[in-house]
Amino acid sequence: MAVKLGILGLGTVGTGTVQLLQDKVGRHPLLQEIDIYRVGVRSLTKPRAVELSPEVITTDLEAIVNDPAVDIVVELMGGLEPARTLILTAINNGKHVVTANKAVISRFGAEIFTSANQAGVYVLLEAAVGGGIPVIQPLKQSLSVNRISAIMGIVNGTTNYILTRMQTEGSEFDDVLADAQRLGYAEADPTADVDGLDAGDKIAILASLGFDGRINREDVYCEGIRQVTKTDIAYSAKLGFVIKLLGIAQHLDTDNSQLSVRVHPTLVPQNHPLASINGVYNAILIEGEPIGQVMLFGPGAGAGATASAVSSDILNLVATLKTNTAKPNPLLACRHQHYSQITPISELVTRFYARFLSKDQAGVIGRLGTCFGNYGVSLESVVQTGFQGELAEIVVVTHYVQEGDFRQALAEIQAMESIDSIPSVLRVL
Ligand SMILES: NC(=O)C1=CN([C@@H]2O[C@H](COP(=O)(O)OP(=O)(O)OC[C@H]3O[C@@H](n4cnc5c(N)ncnc54)[C@H](OP(=O)(O)O)[C@@H]3O)[C@@H](O)[C@H]2O)C=CC1
Ligand SMILES: N[C@@H](CC=O)C(=O)O
Ligand code: NA
Repeated sequence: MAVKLGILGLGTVGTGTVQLLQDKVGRHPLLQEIDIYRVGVRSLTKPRAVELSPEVITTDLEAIVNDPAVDIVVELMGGLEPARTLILTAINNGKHVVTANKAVISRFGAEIFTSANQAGVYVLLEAAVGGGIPVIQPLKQSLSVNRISAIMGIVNGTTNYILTRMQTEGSEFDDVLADAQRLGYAEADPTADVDGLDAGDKIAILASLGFDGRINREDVYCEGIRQVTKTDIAYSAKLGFVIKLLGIAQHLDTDNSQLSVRVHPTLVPQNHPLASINGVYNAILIEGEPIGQVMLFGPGAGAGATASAVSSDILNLVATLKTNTAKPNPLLACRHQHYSQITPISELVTRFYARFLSKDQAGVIGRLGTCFGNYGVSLESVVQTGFQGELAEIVVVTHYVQEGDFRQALAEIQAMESIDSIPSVLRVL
């Protein structure tokens, strides 16, 4: 008998998934075993790019998750509510769940996975991170025997698309964002992309898988790309860097007691593997023992790419249902219950790039250097290249320093009479 899907949402990802599942020729034969039984939407009158018979489409999403005939609920609607409640209801009704919703998983994962384990069902989420890139399954399965020390990557397609076009075309932020929305990359509310929150959700999920503990989403430091300007992109290029929004989860010490999980725009050396990942592409660099470095690369957003990830999870569940094993598969289920302790951003040790606008007075660079020195901040390079009107522009790159010390020095510098402003402060990989 065919496995019946109840799909919640028929937007960018929902439409891509239905198209893929309907177009079976040349794909895995298990697709023949799938029946798109119900699809839940908000509006019945909206034009759709897929053909579904009228009895399949409904606005009653609760009826889908409560329908005994539905085997797998595929949540592709986004947002926190009613997505969370519908997922929990489906689980409590004994249905497996596939979701692309990183926002709901990163915030309510503990509740959702605990319920799923109790109900003996799976919640699979390959599409939630890296769009079409297989990264959840590799972390749960193929790489799971490694001791992971770092996961870092470009995990938001919208911001990478924006930064790439700002860099290559000198385009304005707002124009490029509109294009990313038109192409279906951005979230319904693109502030989640631009302010680093979407990447924060994703790195929280990856950290939880790689470092084997739940992550409190509130502990993940998130900074977006609004403050990144064409000027900083140009200075970075001169200094040998490109600016990327990175999600980073890493042990900060050798005894693995300190875990940092964060998102921020980062100056990445031009010869680093992540520096050449452009446009909507995402890449995730995983470091583990004994494997060393693995980089997973591919399209991070968009209908077809994300549908590939969603459909692979559906196929995994169809195979599970068809083999009818009574015991849960520990490589598919969530297996940890404790929360990881996250180190505050003030304790991070990193390099910084900072741009200052100063009155063109003698000795300003010396006073900057002295103030930094008082807080143990040593400078790798200092450049005074340009002027903005009457103000001289000074750019510094520091050696490794504890963030808290660097911020104290900045506060003191900000108060100097000769300093007009500090328009940008960015971390350097
Ligand atoms: N877009 C992408 O590239 C990617 C998206 N994702 C994730 O996939 C999920 C879906 O994203 P996307 O397809 O872009 O979103 P869209 O906004 O394009 O689609 C959302 C769909 O859900 C339906 N919907 C939303 N809220 C409700 C509600 N309260 N009741 C009934 N139906 C509802 C909408 O119905 P209607 O059509 O009637 O308005 C629409 O069909 C999100 O969690 C997103 O983060 C993950 C990876 C990539
Ligand atoms: N808005 C997200 C979509 C995929 O998760 C992105 O731009 O990466
Ligand atoms: Na993925």
